[in-house]
Amino acid sequence: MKKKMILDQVSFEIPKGSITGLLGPNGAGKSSLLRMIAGLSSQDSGTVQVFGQPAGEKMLGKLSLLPDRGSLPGWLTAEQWLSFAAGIYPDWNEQSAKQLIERLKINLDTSISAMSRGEEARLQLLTCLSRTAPLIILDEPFTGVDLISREQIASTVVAEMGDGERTFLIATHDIREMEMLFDRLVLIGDGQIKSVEDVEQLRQHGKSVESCYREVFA
Ligand SMILES: Nc1ncnc2c1ncn2[C@@H]1O[C@H](COP(=O)(O)OP(=O)(O)OP(=O)(O)O)[C@@H](O)[C@H]1O
Repeated sequence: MKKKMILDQVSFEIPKGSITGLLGPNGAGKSSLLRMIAGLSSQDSGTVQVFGQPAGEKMLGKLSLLPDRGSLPGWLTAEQWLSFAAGIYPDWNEQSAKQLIERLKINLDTSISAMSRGEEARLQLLTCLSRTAPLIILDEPFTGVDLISREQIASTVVAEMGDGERTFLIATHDIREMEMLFDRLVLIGDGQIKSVEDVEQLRQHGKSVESCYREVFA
């Protein structure tokens, strides 16, 4: 069977402590790229490094991934799931988890199968952020999430950035909600990097994240 090229000539760096938006149309290769960075799939050529080390199994403890289309075990309640997660992640921080339960308004007694898409998305984010891993990769954290919850998620990301120790890489189509959060953009289309932008510099040139996106992809 003929192989399809999904990513080609992709080269960029993510500064430590930044919030980088990975933006691009459907099928651009965002999820494929994030899976490679997370070490869940491998490339035929080239290198992916996470904190200066090759991406892969050994780096899994350094990053926390919210996958697209991920699903949590529906037969557990949120409380049971969080207790399980606390046991499987060595870097689980119980205090962060408690704060995020409040902030993201998680109902601990609800069974996951009875949660709406948005409620499950918030629980997924909580799971991801309750770890102390320095790199957080969020693949479309807003899918099916209502406006207020999107704002809650965005402000949670900002709160998590407080000490500048964490680095976020976020693939999203919800550019408006995230406009004020990103300090760097990686624009990807047809499996290739179209542009890498410093958001501060964009603003100095009178541009917004949205206008930059339109310029590159319209
Ligand atoms: N498991 C797979 N097998 C074969 N092709 C795949 C697979 N997963 C993705 N692709 C292809 O790779 C390309 C990039 O897909 P990817 O999911 O990375 O895009 P994306 O930018 O995340 O898109 P979206 O915004 O729609 O989520 C698409 O053409 C898709 O058809």
